[in-house]
Amino acid sequence: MDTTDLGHLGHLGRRGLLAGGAASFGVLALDALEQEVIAGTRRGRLPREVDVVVVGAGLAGLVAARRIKRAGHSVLVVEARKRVGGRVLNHALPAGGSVEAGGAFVGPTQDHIKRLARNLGIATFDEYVTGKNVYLSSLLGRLEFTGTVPPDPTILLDAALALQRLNGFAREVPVDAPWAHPRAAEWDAVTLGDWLRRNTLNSRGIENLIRSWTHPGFGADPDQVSLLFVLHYIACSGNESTPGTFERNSDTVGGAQESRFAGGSQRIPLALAKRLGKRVALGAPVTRIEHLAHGVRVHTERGNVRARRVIVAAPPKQVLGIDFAPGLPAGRRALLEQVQMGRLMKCDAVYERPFWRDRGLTGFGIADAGAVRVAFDNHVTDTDHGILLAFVGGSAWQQYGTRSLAERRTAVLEGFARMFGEQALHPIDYTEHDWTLERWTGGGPTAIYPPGVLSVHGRHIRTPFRRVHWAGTETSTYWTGYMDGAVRSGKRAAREVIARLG
Ligand SMILES: Cc1cc2nc3c(=O)[nH]c(=O)nc-3n(C[C@H](O)[C@H](O)[C@H](O)COP(=O)(O)OP(=O)(O)OC[C@H]3O[C@@H](n4cnc5c(N)ncnc54)[C@H](O)[C@@H]3O)c2cc1C
Repeated sequence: MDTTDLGHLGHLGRRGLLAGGAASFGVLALDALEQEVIAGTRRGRLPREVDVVVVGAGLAGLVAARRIKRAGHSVLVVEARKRVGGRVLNHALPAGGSVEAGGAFVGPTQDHIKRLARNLGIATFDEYVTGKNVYLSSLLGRLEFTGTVPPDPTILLDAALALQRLNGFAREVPVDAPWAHPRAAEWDAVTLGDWLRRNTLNSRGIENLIRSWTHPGFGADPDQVSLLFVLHYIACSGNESTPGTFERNSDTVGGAQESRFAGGSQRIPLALAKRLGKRVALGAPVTRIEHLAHGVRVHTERGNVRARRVIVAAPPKQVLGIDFAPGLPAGRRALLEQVQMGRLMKCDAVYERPFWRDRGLTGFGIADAGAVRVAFDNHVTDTDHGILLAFVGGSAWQQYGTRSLAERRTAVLEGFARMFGEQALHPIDYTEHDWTLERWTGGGPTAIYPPGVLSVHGRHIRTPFRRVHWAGTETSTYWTGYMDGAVRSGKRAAREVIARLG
């Protein structure tokens, strides 16, 4: 287990849980599976030569490797961490069961991740949606509501019109080439925040509301993301037969938060890695990728491997840490330098029971202030305990992510209490995971584009560089930023490589 991955698990790491005797079956099952997978990976020297090296054992890299193996080629996945899964990570709870510290929710049109899970024998279960949602407004106080948009008369009309227009623009944006849209430069010159201020009456109210979408979705505020990037993101929230919409991206029922994987999403990369066995090498950060006369040499901290082709499936900013010889083309380098990673942490409070359900509440809430701008019922299938999840992202992360754990825990529990009642102040466990502290991810949930990057440099996102191909959710044309996008990108990169290997 890589101890660098355990620093953010609230008051106890996984080892601590086991050593402290608090191990429930859930903890042991998860830990045992992960240990089994790690034990099955490559030990000792790396092979001298393979057909393809894949950099990164997240979903994208593992899916690509599986395809290459199935096509009859030799493959080695080299992963910096001492675990697999990247941004997909389970966190075992002392009270039993495990929650996802990273990618978790799936929904309609995310066909690739769902099919993969089904083939691996991993079921989905639905998010709890019975009852009413809660809206906390600095102006109106606490409101209970059903549906997506809270019944706030100061923003309702604005919100409806703005979403209609954003959906309309997004429908025109080509998912594989947003930079090619005739208005790409215009839309990329402004942020989502700029656009909202120019196009709504109560822009402050709308901006506050839309933060409950941009914080979990981008780990950012409306002023940090280009309008073109947001339109592309909405366009990508669909599939080849179903155009993307804001609602499919943001909703629970019928949207990207509709369901989760039984036992936690990390079971998917673990199952993939188990099948790849010694074709995965952990603790092997790639430091240099060198083109040779007839191939590529990949330098890792565990030794060097020659390959005919390489797939780099690391998050965009992490690619900058690899020394390419010859150097990356200027356009690609500019792209990687100018995108940013979002800032996001997930905070979970565990309760004896999901007490909010007794009051007819779903556990979903949004607020225009405080640490909890958006909350979900985060129940799991292997325990009856109630779990509330807060996404603390963007400016909320800046305000609360930098405080002490104790201060943040108090702020998060108070946020839950304002939404769901005083009982929220007394959890039996509290855990959190800050992705900005992750050495090999650098933030989350995805890379974000400030103005002026996507229209100018976006075209380099998937273009192979000699014998190097690119995967990772950020390179996907549908559900970019999501687990589905990661799976899609792994398949696409594998196709590119297999076609060239002959
Ligand atoms: C807090 C959070 C919440 C999220 N929620 C959702 C959600 O509900 N639904 C959803 O679909 N998605 C969600 N996501 C996004 C989803 O997790 C990602 O889109 C997806 O997991 C990305 O997979 P990937 O393989 O492209 O990249 P990663 O998972 O980042 O994998 C890249 C791998 O490359 C490795 N690496 C990096 N540099 C090097 C190097 N130099 N050498 C070797 N290896 C290297 C990394 O260690 C990592 O294992 C969330 C993400 C976060 C962080």
